[in-house]
Amino acid sequence: MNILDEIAGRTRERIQEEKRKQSLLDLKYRIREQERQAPSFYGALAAPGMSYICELKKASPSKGLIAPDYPYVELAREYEAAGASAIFCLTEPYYFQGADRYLQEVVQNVSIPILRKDFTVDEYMIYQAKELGASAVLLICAILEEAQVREYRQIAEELGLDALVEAHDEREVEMALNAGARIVGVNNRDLRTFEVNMQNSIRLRNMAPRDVVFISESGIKGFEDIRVLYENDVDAVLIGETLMRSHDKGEALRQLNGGTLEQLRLAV
Ligand SMILES: O=C(O)c1ccccc1NCC(=O)[C@H](O)[C@H](O)COP(=O)(O)O
Repeated sequence: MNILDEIAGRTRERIQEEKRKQSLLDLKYRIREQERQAPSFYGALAAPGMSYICELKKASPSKGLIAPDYPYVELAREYEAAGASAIFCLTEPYYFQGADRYLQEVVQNVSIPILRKDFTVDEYMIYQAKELGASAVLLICAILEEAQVREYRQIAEELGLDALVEAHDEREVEMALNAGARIVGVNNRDLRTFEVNMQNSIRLRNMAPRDVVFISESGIKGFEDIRVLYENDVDAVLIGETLMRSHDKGEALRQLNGGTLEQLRLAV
């Protein structure tokens, strides 16, 4: 069994436990009382130029513990001040040491959109994301059927959330587009082997029409990576480890952007 299937299986068990504490019906009822409308994830990334999505990630299966101290609210504020367009916040607890409360607190402390980064395997998780205040959810093609991607995307959109559909190869990009994705993320990391290849998102870029927001994910380390992705019409980049390991997030983002805050549109 590969790591993705293992995480998906563990997530199904976790969600069954959570449903025993609060049923889907109760969750839906609570959401109806919610007044706050989260900022648009799609809107934040659709602006011209390169958008930066910064990840809040304490640990990962491929890298182990990345951030022993994990002041997630402070980090989110630093990302926002440095010009990030959006944030990915890990909530998966067993493999990434994430938590729902991290997302809940971050949402209350920044105004840019936050995606709940978890391994969506049940519609329940989309209602949870809404309750937590997220702007978007992640749908990973490798652990879902095309019909599920379509159904979960529709549920998310009915709740006013965006769905980022993540793919790794031609078949999965096709699946994402068939399922009606408006936001496609291509992971440069093969989640079965952890091998990273930046050419992966460049190679698949032209499969998606221009009105689909196209994100390159994983393994982005410096300006040269960003420049090549930008020249190949990538709309946004997702950066995790490089930023999590840097001491000055503003300076790290400036360096990624080529030493300036203007070129490539990293907003101040
Ligand atoms: O990175 C892993 O170990 C991993 C394992 C299983 C599922 C997902 C995994 N990572 C998620 C990601 O792809 C990255 O967190 C994200 O794209 C950012 O990557 P990076 O900038 O390289 O930290």
